[in-house]
Order: sequence, then C-alpha cells, then structure tokens
Amino acid sequence: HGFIPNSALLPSSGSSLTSPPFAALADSDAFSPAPGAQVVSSRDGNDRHLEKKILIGLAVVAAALASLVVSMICLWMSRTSSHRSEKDTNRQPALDAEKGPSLHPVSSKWSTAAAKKRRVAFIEYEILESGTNGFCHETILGEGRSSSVYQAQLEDDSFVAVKRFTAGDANAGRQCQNEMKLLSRVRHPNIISLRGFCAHEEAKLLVYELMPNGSLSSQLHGPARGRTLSWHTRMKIALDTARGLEYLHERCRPRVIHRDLQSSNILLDYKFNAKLKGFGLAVTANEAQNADSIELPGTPGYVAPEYLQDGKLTEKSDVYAYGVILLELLFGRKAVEELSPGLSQSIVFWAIPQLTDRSKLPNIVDPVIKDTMDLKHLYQVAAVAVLCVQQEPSYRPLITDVLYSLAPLVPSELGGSGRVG
Ligand SMILES: Nc1ncnc2c1ncn2[C@@H]1O[C@H](COP(=O)(O)OP(=O)(O)OP(=O)(O)O)[C@@H](O)[C@H]1O
Repeated sequence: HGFIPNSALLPSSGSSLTSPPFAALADSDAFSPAPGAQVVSSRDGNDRHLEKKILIGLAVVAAALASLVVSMICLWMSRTSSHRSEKDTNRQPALDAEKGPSLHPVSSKWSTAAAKKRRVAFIEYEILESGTNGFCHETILGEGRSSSVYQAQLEDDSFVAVKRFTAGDANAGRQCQNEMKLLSRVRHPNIISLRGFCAHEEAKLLVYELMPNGSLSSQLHGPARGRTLSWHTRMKIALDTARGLEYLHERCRPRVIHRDLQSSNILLDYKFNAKLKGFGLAVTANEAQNADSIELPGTPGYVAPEYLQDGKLTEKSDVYAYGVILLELLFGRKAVEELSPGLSQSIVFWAIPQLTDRSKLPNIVDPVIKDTMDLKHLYQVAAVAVLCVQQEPSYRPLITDVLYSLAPLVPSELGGSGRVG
C-alpha cells in the first residue's frame, strides 16, 4: 500500500462544505430537494459529469484510507505479538517434549513454534562456561563413559551439575536426546530434575539439580566405604529408589523402563534423599516390546538374565537391578567384584546361598552397619532382595510390592511409615 498523505484526504484550507467535492453530496437522494422546492439549476451537464468523477475519486480515496488503516493495525498487532514471543523465547526457550528435542547447534534463539507447555530452559553456553571457570578440571564432579559432569554456579548464585557429552560421539548424542525427552516430561521427588540444556557447536550439555552427596556407588565403594550411610539411611535410599521406580513403572504415562538402574545412577542430596538419574537408555513399555530395535544396555552385574539370553525386556528387568542394589546396600560389596585379574564374581551368586541362612546373615552384612539394625528388619530386606534377583522374572515382585514391604522399615522422620526411633 502506497502512503497517502493525510492532506490529500482533507479539504484544503479555504474549501468549505459547499464547495466541491463536498457539494457533490447534494446530488444524492438523501440530499435531494423536497418536492415543490425551487431548484436552482445553474449547472450544466459538464459540471454534473465533473462532480460524478470527483465523487468516484473520493470513494476510491476513502477505500484506500480504510485499507491503509486496516493494514497498519494488522502490522502493529503482528509486531506486538512477535515481540512478545521473542521476549518469551529469550526468557525460556522451549522444546516440544512430546516430539522430543532436537539438539542442533544453535545460538540463544529457539523456534517459538516449538514452545509448548512442557519446557526445558535453554541456558546460554557462556553462562555455563563462566560458571565452571571455562570447564576447568577443578570443577569436575565425576566422569562417565561418554560424559564429564561439572559443578557450575549460575548467575543467580545457585549451583548446578552440568553434564557435557563427548563431542562427536553418536551414542552419547542419542543418549543425551533420549534423557532430555524423558526428563522433560517426568517430575518426581525421587527422579533427578533437569534444569536446562545447551547446545554449542559440537557440544551438547544437560544441566541438572546438584546432588551434593554424589552417587550411591561413590558413597558405598569410594573412599568413605559406606561409613556415611547408617542402616536407616540405607533403608531410606532403598525406599526412595523404589518410589522413583514405582513412579516410572506404574504412574508415568506412557510407562517407562529405566534399563540402566545401578548404584552409580542413584544420586544423593545433602539430606541423603535419593534420586534416579541415567535415563539415556530408558524406553517406554511399548517400545520395550519391540526389543530388536533396542541396543543391549550394558552394565554387567545389573542386567537381568532373561534380557541377556532372549532380549526380553520388561519392568521386571528393573526389579532385578533393584535387587542387586539392595544387596550392595546390605553387604557393601560391588555388583561385580574383581577377585583377581580376569576373574570376577557377581554379588548375586555370592549372596544367594548366604541370604537363605538366617544364622549367617548378621555376620556377613557390611561391617560398617553390623549389629546396628533390628534383625527382623534385616531378614525382611534380605527376603525382598532374594525375590528381586530371582532368575525367573515372574517370581520377582512388582516394585509396588517392594515399596509396601520397605516403607515400615524406614522411620517416618526419614520419609517412611516406620515408628520414630
Ligand atoms: N546431578 C549431579 N550432582 C552431583 N554429581 C553428579 C550429578 N550427576 C552426575 N554426578 C557425578 O558425576 C559422575 C559421572 O556421572 P555420569 O552420568 O557422567 O556418568 P556415570 O554415572 O558414570 O554413568 P555412565 O558411564 O553410564 O554415563 C557421577 O558418578 C556422579 O558422581
């Protein structure tokens, strides 16, 4: 639309309502003289023709003005809404959690079209870089097979854990994507919460809440050798883990199988609340039925026998891994102990014969917690563990059953239903 100056639409100075073009309005019926009135007819046919032309011109100008006004309103509205959504994007760019995120290297601008209800905040690379002093070695919390985890301080002074996936590792990229897709739709006190994500050049990074007491594995098998974990704290960790798993198996829609449950995937906050992490291999129960499409997950010592033999993957595979963790908590041994170079022993094969002998049990528990628990509780936990690691999946309990049998063993002040003290 061309710009039409206002002056073109207004009577010029000196014009009046009686002078053309406004006098032309007198030609319309509404303004026609009453019958009998004297009509002063000094205009000839040419005048009338000219007035008609002016009237048409006036209509054209009015239409142009109307369309100009409408288009200016539309332009203003679209500017306002795009400005608003741009502001939203800068504040919290978002992902479509249902479709799953795409982690292309991008700057801080994310498509607003992807912004939906469930959001994972995009965190600027520069913020993570400065929060970790340039990803310096001193800020490393731990290292995994395809990632390093750093402690970072954000601009609001909060601390977070930043997992930086190995660049160029396709497997790591897939796991990062899977973890993000899952954690963006899951919220539970016993599942690690994802604070944000970042993609920068080849690097993919996930940002989580910081768990100051690290992993259960590092508490049990690291320098502390389990001394920080009392009997009740261990039972609380077992209960919290069962709660997180119960949420995935029973209440999450679609249901989720974790597939990589192990003591290094249980993180502990400053009060030893336990939270599940490591969702890179997780699948929905439906996906699990098509086991051929799933790569073999692999943490020896935790993988259920039916999965190793037939690729059969169900919630009961997680229950098996959970049983192995219970054994670690009871005995303070690793899932697989290396006896000598090239010779290792699974905790299940070591424990099963001893678990069934009540007289032996109090003497083989982790020395750090020996004689600190009610023996009835010890026998009960051992019985639950034996059931969880049954070779036949159908003999294993549901995680809900585990939850109900462990809750009374944990004092209510630690989140269980047991009596205080
Ligand atoms: N949110 C967190 N808060 C505190 N420490 C963490 C957090 N996430 C991870 N860590 C630490 O970083 C370590 C490495 O974690 P990461 O997930 O990279 O590897 P991993 O647990 O060894 O598993 P994998 O090798 O299967 O990737 C953990 O063992 C833990 O000690």
